[in-house]
Amino acid sequence: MIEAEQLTKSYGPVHAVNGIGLYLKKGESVGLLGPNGAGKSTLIEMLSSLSKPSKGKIFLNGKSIHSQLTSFREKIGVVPQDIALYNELTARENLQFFGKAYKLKGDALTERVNELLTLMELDERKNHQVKTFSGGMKRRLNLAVALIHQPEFLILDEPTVGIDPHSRRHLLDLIRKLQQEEGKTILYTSHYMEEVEFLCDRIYIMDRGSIIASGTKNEIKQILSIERTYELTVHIQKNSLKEQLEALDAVKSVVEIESGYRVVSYEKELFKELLQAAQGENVEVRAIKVEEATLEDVFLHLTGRTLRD
Ligand SMILES: Nc1ncnc2c1ncn2[C@@H]1O[C@H](COP(=O)(O)OP(=O)(O)OP(=O)(O)O)[C@@H](O)[C@H]1O
Repeated sequence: MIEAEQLTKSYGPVHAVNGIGLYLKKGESVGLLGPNGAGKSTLIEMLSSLSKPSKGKIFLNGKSIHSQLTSFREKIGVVPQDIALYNELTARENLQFFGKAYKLKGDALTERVNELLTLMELDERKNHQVKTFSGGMKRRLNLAVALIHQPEFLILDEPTVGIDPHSRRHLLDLIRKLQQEEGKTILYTSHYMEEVEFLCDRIYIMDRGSIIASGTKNEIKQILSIERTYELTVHIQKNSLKEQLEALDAVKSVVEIESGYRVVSYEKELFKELLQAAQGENVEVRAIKVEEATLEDVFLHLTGRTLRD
């Protein structure tokens, strides 16, 4: 288990990370979500021991990581935001190079390199120079490099930046496999809500150097559970119906949409009232859709800004 207490990193007067506490339990997949400049990379640099906190402590199984740096570094693999590969070398040569840096050699090195090339589905291109690779292939090789020494913890800093949706999905599937089939503990940083929703059991939301919310996906969505959005599709739109809907006690707002209304309510069960209001106006209801809150909604609710501001 990795735990951080009161982590702070200051650059002069700027607190890039400001008093953060978090933990990572063995085998779980945790998301760190925040907009550009929130402090995610700074936090990750400290958690992966690449930079020292200005204040605060990081523990591995109850002991400060700075008192056991070598063994800590053997247990973590970091996928940096920028691709760190040698373009002139082939995929296999890159993995061999990084493997040697971890003192792997001989058959053990060859075996590990082959295993990773297969796992990352790079077998067919293993003897090609990295400079000929697509963005998605480079990202997969970057991930393989972080795994060369069989780390227990895998820390990923926005690993899907700059790749197309298909390659992104492929990479996300591979990361999920690493957690579910190989039992890796994962800290996944992103400003893409859908990636974190797909991969992570637990989430920290970060903004301006601080954690502004944390919990399981459901716990975080509970922040908005008092609000529900209903989409009402009707055969005809009438101003009088809109007024009726607005007049309902639990209704916060009604907006006209293409073939109906979007109704935001404090009530969890508004179906009956919506149908009655429509019936009263002789309007046929074709469909009612209830929208669940997304993590994007949660962020907007907490900060008043969208994630990609
Ligand atoms: N070496 C540095 N010197 C001065 N300020 C820095 C330094 N590194 C980061 N910062 C500042 O700290 C804040 C957090 O930056 P950081 O890169 O950690 O954010 P981020 O959440 O990772 O953003 P992104 O999603 O764009 O990578 C920013 O305001 C940034 O300008």
